[in-house]
Amino acid sequence: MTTYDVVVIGAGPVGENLADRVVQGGLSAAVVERELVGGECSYWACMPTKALLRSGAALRTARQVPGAREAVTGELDVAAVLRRRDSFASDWQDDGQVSWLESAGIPLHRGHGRISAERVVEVTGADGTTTTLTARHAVVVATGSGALVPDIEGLRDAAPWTSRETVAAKEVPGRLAVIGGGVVASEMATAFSELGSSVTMLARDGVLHLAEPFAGERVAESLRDKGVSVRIGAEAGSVKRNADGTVSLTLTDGEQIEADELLVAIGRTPNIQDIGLEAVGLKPGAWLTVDGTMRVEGVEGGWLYAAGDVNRRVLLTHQGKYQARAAGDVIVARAKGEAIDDGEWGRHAATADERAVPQVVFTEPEIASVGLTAAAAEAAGLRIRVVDYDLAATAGSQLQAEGYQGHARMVVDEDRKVVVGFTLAGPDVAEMLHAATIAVVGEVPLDRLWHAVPAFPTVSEVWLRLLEAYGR
Ligand SMILES: Cc1cc2nc3c(=O)[nH]c(=O)nc-3n(C[C@H](O)[C@H](O)[C@H](O)COP(=O)(O)OP(=O)(O)OC[C@H]3O[C@@H](n4cnc5c(N)ncnc54)[C@H](O)[C@@H]3O)c2cc1C
Ligand SMILES: NC(=O)c1ccc[n+]([C@@H]2O[C@H](COP(=O)([O-])OP(=O)(O)OC[C@H]3O[C@@H](n4cnc5c(N)ncnc54)[C@H](O)[C@@H]3O)[C@@H](O)[C@H]2O)c1
Repeated sequence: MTTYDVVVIGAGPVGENLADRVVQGGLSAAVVERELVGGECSYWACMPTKALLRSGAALRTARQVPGAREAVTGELDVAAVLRRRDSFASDWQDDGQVSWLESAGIPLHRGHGRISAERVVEVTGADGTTTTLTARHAVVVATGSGALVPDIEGLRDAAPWTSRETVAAKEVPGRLAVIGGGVVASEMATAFSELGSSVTMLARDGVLHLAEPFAGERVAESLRDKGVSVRIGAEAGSVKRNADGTVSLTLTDGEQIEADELLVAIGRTPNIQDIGLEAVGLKPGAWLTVDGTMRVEGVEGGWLYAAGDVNRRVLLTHQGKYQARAAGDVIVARAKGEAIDDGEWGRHAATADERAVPQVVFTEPEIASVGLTAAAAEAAGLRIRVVDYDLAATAGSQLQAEGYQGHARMVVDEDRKVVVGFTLAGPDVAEMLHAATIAVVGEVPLDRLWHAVPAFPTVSEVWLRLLEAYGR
């Protein structure tokens, strides 16, 4: 039996950060990891996907600038792109992150973690041996999520690719079919079409349908320009893996599609199988529901927390790490009997999860957004005004690239005169997002925003243009 103040199950970005916060707060914490320290984000998600996408984006940028364009005469070097991806996935070795854990004073227990009783976690190693860990104060579930595979006839037997196999692909398939129209589907259709696949995308509900409509429309248009067959409204009815290894899809309208590989990207499911939820009276199979301080609801004694993807608040690394900071701090505060600051925007609450989630989708164009879309703001009952501006009309964008195309939308809460949502579509707009995040989180009054002068000649001048369009 080994005892720590806090035991964290799952050493993805969220579990690592949470344990670190607890140790920084003066308590002891250990992490349990059954696969690679660093989790999905480091090896099969954020980092390798962005590595797959970056070379194509850099090439496009160079081709849009006379002078640079002439210097770029070849095509993408696919092998070099895959090698760069491998290095960003640390060749699927976690030594670097294990060293970091050691330097941060966080013991690692390798194996599958399962809650066996109140504040007790059993770790089963690859060799079948079991270690029992006891937590004096809290157990945290930070086990993340896995790809959801829907009940489509023949799909499971056809062994489709999920994001994992796609992101780690050793070769680029000649024909790639994609089920889904969300973030993974859009990014991977962009990457693989640029790497040479002939891609068919079955976007049942549209492309990026939860974003501002102009975002999905622009991404769909650029995918079509790359030769992707974007099929909005199309749905797979059945799937078959053929003897020659190819895949046949039959759509619900009877149409046949042939592909060499099939990616299923229709969302996520929580990693909560066999983690002992029933031992503490929770229903197995469901996402974990937490209160404002990430404490799992319905558990007597308040010792169980859940942070990151597994609580379904926001399935993004940066928001999960933000939850980890709040939860780590609140666990320490409760252990020390200190005051809890869990009101709106308090130290122990992850308020931004509800009001100001930034996200960048690394497609062409990049889609960078924070806060509410116009539709979501209206659905929330806000009285809003939407202000749009063409990014290509700024001097900065004209300098940046020939034929620059982009768009910005600001959603203003008319009752409070603050920005509640902001979306940008355009090349390299990712790096412009944080200004919008600060405006939304800070609830900066529009009158004051007039004093935040964007430098000339940058694309950020769109802020001034949006304010001018809104009127003073
Ligand atoms: C293709 C793709 C691209 C993405 N790109 C981005 C992006 O660009 N930016 C962004 O912000 N987000 C991105 N995301 C989302 C991001 O990957 C997740 O939000 C993030 O990884 C969640 O972190 P986590 O620590 O909660 O879970 P995970 O990263 O899933 O880590 C959980 C860890 O827990 C371990 N584990 C699970 N069960 C047990 C158990 N019982 N015992 C022991 N260990 C266990 C797992 O092995 C894993 O290491 C992407 C997701 C996908 C699928
Ligand atoms: N750049 C980033 O920030 C980034 C990149 C990739 C993934 N992620 C995160 O990872 C998570 C998972 O991404 P995802 O793309 O799998 O999910 P998603 O929720 O973004 O998109 C799922 C898509 O599948 C469609 N869909 C759902 N059920 C379907 C069905 N039965 N048949 C056909 N289509 C169906 C939905 O309409 C939606 O378009 C997301 O929450 C996302 O935030 C983030």
